[in-house]
Amino acid sequence: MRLVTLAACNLNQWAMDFEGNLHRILQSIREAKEKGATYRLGPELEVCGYSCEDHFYEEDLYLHCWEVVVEILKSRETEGILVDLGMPVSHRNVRYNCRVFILNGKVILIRPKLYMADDGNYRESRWFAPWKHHLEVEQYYLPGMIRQITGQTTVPFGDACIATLDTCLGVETCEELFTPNSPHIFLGLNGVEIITNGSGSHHQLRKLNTRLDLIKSATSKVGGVYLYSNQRGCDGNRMYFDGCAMIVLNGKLLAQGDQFSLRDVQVVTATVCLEEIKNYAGGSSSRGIQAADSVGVQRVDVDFQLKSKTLRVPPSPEIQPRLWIVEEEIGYGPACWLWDYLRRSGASGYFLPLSGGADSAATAAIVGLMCELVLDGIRAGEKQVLEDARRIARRESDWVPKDAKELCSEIFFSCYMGTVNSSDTTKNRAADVAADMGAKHCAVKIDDVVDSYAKIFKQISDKTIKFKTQGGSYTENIALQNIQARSRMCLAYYLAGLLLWNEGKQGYLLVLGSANVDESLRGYFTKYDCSSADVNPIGGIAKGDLKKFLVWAAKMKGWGSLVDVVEATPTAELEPNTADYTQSDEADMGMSYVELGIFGRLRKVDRCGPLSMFEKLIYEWDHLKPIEVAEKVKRFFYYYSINRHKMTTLTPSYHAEVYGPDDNRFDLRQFLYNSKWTWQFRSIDNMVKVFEDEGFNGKAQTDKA
Ligand SMILES: Nc1ncnc2c1ncn2[C@@H]1O[C@H](COP(=O)(O)OP(=O)(O)OC[C@H]2O[C@@H]([n+]3cccc(C(=O)O)c3)[C@H](O)[C@@H]2O)[C@@H](O)[C@H]1O
Ligand SMILES: Nc1ncnc2c1ncn2[C@@H]1O[C@H](COP(=O)(O)OP(=O)(O)OP(=O)(O)O)[C@@H](O)[C@H]1O
Ligand SMILES: NC(=O)CC[C@H](N)C(=O)O
Repeated sequence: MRLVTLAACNLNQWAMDFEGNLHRILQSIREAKEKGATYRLGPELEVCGYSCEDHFYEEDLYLHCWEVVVEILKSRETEGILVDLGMPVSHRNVRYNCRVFILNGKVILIRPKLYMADDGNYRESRWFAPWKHHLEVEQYYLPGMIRQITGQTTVPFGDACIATLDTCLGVETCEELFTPNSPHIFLGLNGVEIITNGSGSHHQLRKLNTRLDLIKSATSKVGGVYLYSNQRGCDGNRMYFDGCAMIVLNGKLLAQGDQFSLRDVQVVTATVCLEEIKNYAGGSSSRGIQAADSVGVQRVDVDFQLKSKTLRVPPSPEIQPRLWIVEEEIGYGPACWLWDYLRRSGASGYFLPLSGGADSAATAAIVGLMCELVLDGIRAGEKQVLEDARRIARRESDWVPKDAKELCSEIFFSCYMGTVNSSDTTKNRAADVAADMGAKHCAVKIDDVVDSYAKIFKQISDKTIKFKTQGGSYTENIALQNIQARSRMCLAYYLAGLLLWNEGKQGYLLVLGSANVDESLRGYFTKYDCSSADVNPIGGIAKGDLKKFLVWAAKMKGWGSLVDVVEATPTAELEPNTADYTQSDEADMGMSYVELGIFGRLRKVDRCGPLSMFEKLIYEWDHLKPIEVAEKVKRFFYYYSINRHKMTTLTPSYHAEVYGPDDNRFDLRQFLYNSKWTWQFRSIDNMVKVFEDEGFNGKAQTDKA
């Protein structure tokens, strides 16, 4: 019986932080060895951090990566363990995204990535070339600093696997798992028994299921062990890498790391019996037919066995995966991201303009969850988490917060900024939400600031600006609303700079924004109002999902104030109420949040232009006539296009969803449109005529006829 213990890691690496990254890599190797592992897999590009982006153009980066390898080799931590590092390597002046294998103080193989990730947020081909020589290997000339330590001159570089004395191990890097013709297929058919995947994969709602399904299906088809390692945390950008290292054997999950956690280093291990792989793979005769016909994969032989020295550690049993519901993903992903952002930014807390509405309440709840996670970390003995909490809160070196609320009161500040148009209902709701989280809250009136603008305008005009309800024009009405919203933004930064000073503390607060996907897409917000902030945890999440999150948080965390928030009609409270008029978001927008969510998905996920959006909706919205569907689609595209410019200045926000409108990275589209869409809208009009001529009057009406 040959048992092997294998380790996969979640590391909270930080792009360009070579010092911290080295420290975490060494810690993970030590932990893997302590757990009896003879192989340790790290995340993609872990040495420099995944999101170095255009730093990958810099030769310095490649130098520093090798310097980190020197330190790893010098540490002698690689004795008795095969270390699989993620690192960029320049070979013959071509940059590759590689796995670097180190064993007993020697570099034994460098394996470049074959298929780059370029969809959505990814741009790997901008910096790296894919390795084009399928199953071929060249010699890589090691840098002098490595030669001096290892005595080696060259090392195999290319599409090869590693043959130990007892098994064979091959590589598939992140995106390669997602491609139709994944390497695990030819590797598995070629007798490779252990497939390793070091990833840099960011969180997106419901994505873990996809990863798990792909890995399970890979190993249930070809057999073998699949190790998945991933980066975790905010490594300096809008994405949260969600860890969740996994080890799967023959389609069965044996180990799973945390998806949402503040631990910097997590090593999961599983012990597998090599005979089980042989039995499984060899037992399938149809696999055997294909395997007998497969092309050989190059092997790099190493005089080392992965087999455990002891039989006392039993094979790992199958476990059930921990999959989170969407509401939890919405809460915990951004909460972890906010913590990393805070501890890495040098700021001493967050400031939130809290309106009593759903969006800012959801943002407050996410900060509340962040504080709970910090407390969990402290209670679990995570030294780094406690050290960070003390530093951020600027507290004494022996301070330990007794609960999440105490921590919150040190690092989370909120303010309700009322005008004559605000109500006591929203003011009280905001105070209740802050109290539930434990935030330090205040309420102020900002009418003096708003009125001063009207006074200044008097210096250049005799005209009095009036709201619509007072007989004013659209232009006056918008101007009067926008100045309230924009004054709040200035005040937010003013308070974020002063509130700690007021407490006798040093430092500054980061301003949180809370505009959601839907209002961004429709442009239903004031440019440079409180949607302009330092960071926004909910900018990638739709209103409907946020409401579900609030309901979940109210129930699971006992934050009762959130129930009132969800039940309230969304309103900006920027116009005066009259006997027959109360401002409401959906009336203002000319569409409902539900409709907006549908438009958003069709535009981004289903890649619909105006015509195909109309053609899809005409059958889905069968309660409407073709002309009514056409009007709704046209209205959406009109508002989307006149407001697209607002996306260019959107606050950096957590990437969460496939329908994100983030112009800076995820949704690359122009921001100056012909908002008349003449050609496209004419095509819609023509289709309306076709439907009408056929007597199609909305399915419901047509069926009745
Ligand atoms: N093509 C273009 N490229 C670049 N910039 C462009 C531009 N067109 C206009 N602009 C600029 O944008 C400005 C217009 O944008 P902006 O100032 O935001 O004003 P605008 O979009 O006209 O009005 C704000 C909208 O948000 C609504 N609102 C206000 C406050 C709160 C809420 C809520 O969410 O509850 C909603 C309000 O009812 C209104 O529909 C122009 O004055 C100009 O400066
Ligand atoms: N009275 C207020 N006091 C404090 N902040 C406010 C107030 N009104 C608006 N804000 C801030 O401005 C942001 C945008 O305002 P807007 O009226 O567009 O609200 P919203 O996007 O519907 O969000 P919410 O659901 O939080 O009200 C809010 O999320 C909030 O951060
Ligand atoms: N770094 C990668 O190759 C990541 C791409 C992959 N599709 C993912 O999101 O997990």
